[in-house]
Amino acid sequence: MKVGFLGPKATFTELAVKKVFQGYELEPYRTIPESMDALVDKKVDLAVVPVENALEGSVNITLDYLTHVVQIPIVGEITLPIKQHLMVHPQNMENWRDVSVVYSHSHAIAQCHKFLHTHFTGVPIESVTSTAAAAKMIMESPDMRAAAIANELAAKEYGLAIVEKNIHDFDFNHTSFFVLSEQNLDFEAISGSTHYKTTLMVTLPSDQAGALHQVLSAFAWRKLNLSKIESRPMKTGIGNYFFIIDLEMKLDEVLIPGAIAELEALGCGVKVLGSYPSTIVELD
Ligand SMILES: O=C(O)C(=O)C[C@]1(C(=O)O)C=C[C@@H](O)C=C1
Repeated sequence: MKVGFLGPKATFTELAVKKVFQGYELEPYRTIPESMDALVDKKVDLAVVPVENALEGSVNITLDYLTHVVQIPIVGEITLPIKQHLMVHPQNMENWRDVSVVYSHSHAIAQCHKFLHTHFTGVPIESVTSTAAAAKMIMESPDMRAAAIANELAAKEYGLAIVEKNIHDFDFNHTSFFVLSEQNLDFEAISGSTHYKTTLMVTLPSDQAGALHQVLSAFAWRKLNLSKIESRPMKTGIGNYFFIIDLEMKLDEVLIPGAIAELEALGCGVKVLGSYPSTIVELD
């Protein structure tokens, strides 16, 4: 079995993959959409993609690609603690405070806003395809006098020196990753988790007063626990949004199908994006 993920080596996504998929063949891709395309093109059996961070919220490209471009079921979720470190090429270790640019993934940059604002006022902060891509770039160009925000594994992998540890602005920094697959993967057996979530995509009938209230009531009176409701643009016009709703349970035969039938009777469109075990892993 081959797992596609956001590369290069030593991204947070690879850390999440390695925690759960031991002994699988790993295939890094340059971007999140490229990882998902590889799955559609059957170059890999699974793709693991970041979906939500506790400090910065949803990874929009993942949600948008999954709802607008590809049709792949979510078969699992992995949540990983995230520790961001500032690193430089060893030759710039002494004068790291004078770097002329800081590179990282946009989500990692967002998780360290306070730190960057305080210590690198006026210094350009550039976003690249992943934290590990930033680390690799700095290893390849020592004369650039740049720093990267990435994880400890990336510092080791690319021979960089960590000069400030744990620079994320809030202690509780976790990111969740979706496991996507067309195959009937038994993620419960692989992860050992029996905690299930079901993710729905819901579009509302246009111009109907109180439609969202009615949607929520369909879940509320059945005592279905929602852990997330997120709106994303339909990309058809200003003010046109659909909703992504997470339910804290496995797709059953009565309650969730009943709620879906009620929503459809209201004129909503409903698609089940997946019903899957969700696991939390620890760093070594
Ligand atoms: O750049 C990486 O290392 C990634 O795996 C991507 C990503 C993300 O998209 O949120 C994953 C976890 C962290 O929140 C920061 C970056």
